[in-house]
Amino acid sequence: MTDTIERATEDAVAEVRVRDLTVLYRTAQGERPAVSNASIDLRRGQITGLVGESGSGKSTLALSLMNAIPEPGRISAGSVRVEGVGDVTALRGEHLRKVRGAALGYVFQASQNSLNPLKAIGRQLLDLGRSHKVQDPRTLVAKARELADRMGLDGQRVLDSYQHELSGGMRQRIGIVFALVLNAKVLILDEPTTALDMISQAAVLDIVRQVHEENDLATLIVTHDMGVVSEVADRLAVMYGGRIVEDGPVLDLLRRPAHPYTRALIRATARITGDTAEAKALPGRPPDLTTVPTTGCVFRERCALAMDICAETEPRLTAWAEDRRRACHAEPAAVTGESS
Ligand SMILES: Nc1ncnc2c1ncn2[C@@H]1O[C@H](COP(=O)(O)OP(=O)(O)OP(=O)(O)O)[C@@H](O)[C@H]1O
Repeated sequence: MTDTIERATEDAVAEVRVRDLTVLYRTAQGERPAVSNASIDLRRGQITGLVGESGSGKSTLALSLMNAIPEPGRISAGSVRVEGVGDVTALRGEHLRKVRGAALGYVFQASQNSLNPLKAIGRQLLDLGRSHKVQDPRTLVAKARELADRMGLDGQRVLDSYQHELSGGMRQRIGIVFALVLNAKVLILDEPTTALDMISQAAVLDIVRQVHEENDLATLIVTHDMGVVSEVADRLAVMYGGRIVEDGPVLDLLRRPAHPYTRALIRATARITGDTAEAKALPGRPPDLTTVPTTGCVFRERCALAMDICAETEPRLTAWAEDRRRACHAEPAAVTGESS
């Protein structure tokens, strides 16, 4: 599996290499994996959209990239190698804190609530600069102002404001400004536009795309909204039950999804199918940590193509076409509908 990834990334530099990553959370039934054996690259110059229903492990994977899994969760296996930094899962304390922000810019889910209510935004920006030993705070402020302006905010006004003076959508955009302002090469955005209406979502993602291109970043956008991310991402990775079940270039993946879960997700997204009446909700519910199958394929209970082997053996994520991987026992053609 690892070989496949190495070959696929020859022409695009992998800024982040996640290998065989497993993350456990404690439940009443003992420790259970929220992410299981995940391997993925974030390539320089590319936006990767990480999609899947609620509880599929997207945020957990994103948090692992910063070694920020909350206690009593833990990374139990695997590595997250960041170019110029090394394995982030081995970092602790001050070293880890410096890497977060400077090498890895991130906006957490619900980041619109993560600002300090007692300090003006500009002060918080200066605190951020100080904690990362930024030599020239003026340039930092000017850059933040410019980014905020580009996101449709009045940059100066926002820097002078307190959190309670800003709407949820404004705070979300400030979160993105903070993630970008330290010039990190890796940008991780977890549901970056949930507090925004559709038009603002598109505008903010457009700016993210521009800044991403200007700085040749490796960007990960986590979202359950496949429609939104499909318009901005270069690649998609699909998660289900803690597994990456499929990934590949966005257009190819949308055109011929090769995992039954991806196919169902696309069918359920009117924005992609272009037809609200045609959009079919995916029947059943995604598993949680205690209900996810421990043997066989995690998707089999909702899968129209399930076979005997799917209850016995977990399919591995393997290459099946140029730059495409999938974890499914069915023949690719049985899923894509193409003749093999
Ligand atoms: N701190 C925690 N302790 C225990 N279980 C957790 C914790 N955080 C997440 N989980 C569980 O881990 C699984 C994966 O959660 P995660 O938040 O990574 O999924 P997600 O795909 O990001 O979902 P969402 O879109 O709802 O954020 C879920 O079953 C969730 O309930």
